[in-house]
Amino acid sequence: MGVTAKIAPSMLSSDFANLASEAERMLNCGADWLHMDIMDGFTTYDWFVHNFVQLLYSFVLIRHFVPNLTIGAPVIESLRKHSQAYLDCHLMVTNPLDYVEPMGKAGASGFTFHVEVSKENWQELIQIIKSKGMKPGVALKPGTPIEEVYPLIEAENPVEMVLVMTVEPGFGGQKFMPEMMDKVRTLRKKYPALDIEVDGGLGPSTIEMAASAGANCIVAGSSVFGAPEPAKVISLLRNSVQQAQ
Ligand SMILES: O=C(CO)[C@H](O)[C@H](O)COP(=O)(O)O
Ligand SMILES: [Fe+2]
Repeated sequence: MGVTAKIAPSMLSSDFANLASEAERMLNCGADWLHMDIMDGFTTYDWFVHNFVQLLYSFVLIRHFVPNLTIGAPVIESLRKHSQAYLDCHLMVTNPLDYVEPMGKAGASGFTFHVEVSKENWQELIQIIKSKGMKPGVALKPGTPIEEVYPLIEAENPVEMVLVMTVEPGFGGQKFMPEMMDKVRTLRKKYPALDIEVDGGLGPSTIEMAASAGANCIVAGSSVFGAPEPAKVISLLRNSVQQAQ
């Protein structure tokens, strides 16, 4: 297949009060990347506004992307002072363009934006992400058809990773959606050398499905942080990906 396994513990499940030591612990357990979930806080009010406006005008007015608030560039900057690790940043925000410059300055390594909120400006986004020294990726929610990311992979200036969400974005600890594996299979068949990341509900009981479908970048939060021996889970995830290849 020509792609390498990357195991990325999701720091959303870490003890945020001890982020630097949690990061170091994960790297010592064999993590390749650290997955950082950036969210912008979708309230019930926003949900009503969003759906009401969609219904009336059949265009999208999204004020916030997910119903949760996590971290932003200042926390990435703080962590960067303690770690040289690859920080795989997953931007669950409505206006990713506003975040590129601060995230680049803060020391993010990968910048993955959502296709659902970047239909108009993905070309500009990819170009600016690269100019700030980050690796551009695109993510898609469970309800978004896989065809929507093809133009971004086939562009002259393409994304370098596709993140297939296997839960609804917003929270760790949700149940893996096996039906998303069709998207992974389709992508892998079409793009043998592409980095394909899966995110949400990955762990020892679900990794075989993701690995055999062709995913090579594995985000795992609760299954790694909740394990008595995280190193064993990380190694199991990696072995599954390598064996599937
Ligand atoms: O993007 C995310 C949530 O929106 C997280 O990365 C994801 O949920 C990881 O946590 P877990 O492995 O516990 O499902
Ligand atoms: Fe994520």
